[in-house]
Amino acid sequence: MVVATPTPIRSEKIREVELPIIDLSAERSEVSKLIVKACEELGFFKVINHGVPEDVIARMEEESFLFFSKSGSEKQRAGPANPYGYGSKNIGFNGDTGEVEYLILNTNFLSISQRSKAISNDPIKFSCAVRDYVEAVRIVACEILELMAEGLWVPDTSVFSKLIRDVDEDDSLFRLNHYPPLLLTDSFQDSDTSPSSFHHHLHNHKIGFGEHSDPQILTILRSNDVSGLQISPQQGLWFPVSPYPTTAFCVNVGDLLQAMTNGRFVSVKHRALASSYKSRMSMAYFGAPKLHARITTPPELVTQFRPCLYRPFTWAEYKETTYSLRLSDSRLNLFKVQEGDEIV
Ligand SMILES: C=C1C[C@]23C[C@@]1(O)CC[C@H]2[C@@]12CC[C@H](O)[C@@](C)(C(=O)O1)[C@H]2[C@@H]3C(=O)O
Ligand SMILES: O=C(O)CCC(=O)C(=O)O
Ligand SMILES: [Fe+2]
Repeated sequence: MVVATPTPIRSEKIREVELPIIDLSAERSEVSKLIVKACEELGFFKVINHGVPEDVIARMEEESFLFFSKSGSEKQRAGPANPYGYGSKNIGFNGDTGEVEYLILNTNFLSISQRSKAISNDPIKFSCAVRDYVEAVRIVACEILELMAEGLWVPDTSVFSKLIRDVDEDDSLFRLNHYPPLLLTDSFQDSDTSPSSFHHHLHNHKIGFGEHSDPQILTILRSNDVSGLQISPQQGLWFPVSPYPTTAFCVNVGDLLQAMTNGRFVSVKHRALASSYKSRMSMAYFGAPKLHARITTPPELVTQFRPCLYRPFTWAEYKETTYSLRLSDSRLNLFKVQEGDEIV
């Protein structure tokens, strides 16, 4: 049976909030403090002066636009998203749906170039755009992970970044999302517009990508100038995230980073709404370690007053659990230390 969203929509509160905008070119110790604060409070922040060249972003945005402009049957040539490929309206394997179409790629260059033949009319141009974008964004992700370790006073400052440094070994993902304007979709035309309805409440918006947390270490998201992203630091409370400044990347803590920081950083649930007026496009890099990497908490983050919250596990184990569950499920709870567990 497909169950609807877990929070009754009518009890939701929508409140404006500005995510911290962190200038990565500012003084290092200040930057690391601001990042730690943002990760503890909201799990989300934006970065500017990140060093990713504009043309690298523009080339990737153009490829994304070209892909989503194709006909349905052409897009389907990219293969079903299991887990890499093209998907439309269905998210994952367990009955989640939304007003979104997407393309999920592995970040390994060989895998991208093999797939690009089925994705683009100019496969070399497409695969080079993805390679250059992913490479540049991965460097930013590593830099942010090092700043986080510094801000947390962990002596091995590469403790998090080393997990995603090797592009050929890790299990990182790259995802392109497109939320088409709802007036163009059948589902919007025949939607229930009664005052009490879910659609009325969302004011010409529908769920594009439902409530979830990102299972990996860190996500680096880029979108066009159309709003839609919302974050939920507390159940039932939603903060819309402005798409401005469009030069910024939006960064968020994933479940693995919450575990590795012993719960100091929060992997916050978020969702994206599709609007009736304009297409939202987003591109997300999800930094993940290699499958057999062991996820543990550095000893400096475990104290008598902050005992170890999560048992050690591998990314393969966590990923398997993730894919067996629904989009909105809180999977990290299943990895909490139980009374009597011995941590080695
Ligand atoms: C319903 C699902 C889709 C998802 C895998 C899952 O079983 C639960 C997590 C979902 C998510 C969210 C973040 C990323 O977009 C994603 C690629 C991921 O790693 O976990 C998606 C998965 C997906 O769309 O396949
Ligand atoms: O499109 C967005 O803004 C959010 C996408 C997202 O959360 C995801 O791809 O995991
Ligand atoms: Fe997400």
